Amino acid sequence: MIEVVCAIILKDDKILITQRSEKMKLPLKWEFPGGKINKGESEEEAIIREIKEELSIKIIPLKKISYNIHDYGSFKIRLTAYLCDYIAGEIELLEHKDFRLVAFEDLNEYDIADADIPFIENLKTLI
Ligand SMILES: Nc1nc2c([nH]c(=O)n2[C@H]2C[C@H](O)[C@@H](COP(=O)(O)OP(=O)(O)OP(=O)(O)O)O2)c(=O)[nH]1
Repeated sequence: MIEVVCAIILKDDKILITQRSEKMKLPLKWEFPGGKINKGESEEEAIIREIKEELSIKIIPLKKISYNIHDYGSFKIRLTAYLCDYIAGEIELLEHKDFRLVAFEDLNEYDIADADIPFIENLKTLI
């Protein structure tokens, strides 16, 4: 099972979502940015590092939301989401195809990765 952390980043009351590129697994799916946890890293360290590497911005994890275990068939992930605050920097797309800042009620217009869907229900009570 792959251990993955993702960041639900709030900026100006909007939520940051990123679109996976054609070359990545789950091509063109929208997701909460993040990635695999390295050996010896805490979840918080992994999320701060991944967001800096992928988007060149500084964030701070505020609260662990929950985790979902999802089986995509060819691989299985344990995806843990953190609610995060945007601290500094301009978003640069270093790995993803695109990004959007969307209002909670508009998230359903995007083709979001299956493993992320349960978080969206959870978010209603958090923001
Ligand atoms: N970062 C991120 N990954 C997600 C989310 N939902 C979801 O199913 N995933 C999957 C996609 C990837 O297979 C894996 C995360 O690994 P990653 O973000 O490091 O992806 P990657 O491109 O390095 O993976 P790979 O193709 O190199 O194996 O978890 C999500 O919200 N954020």
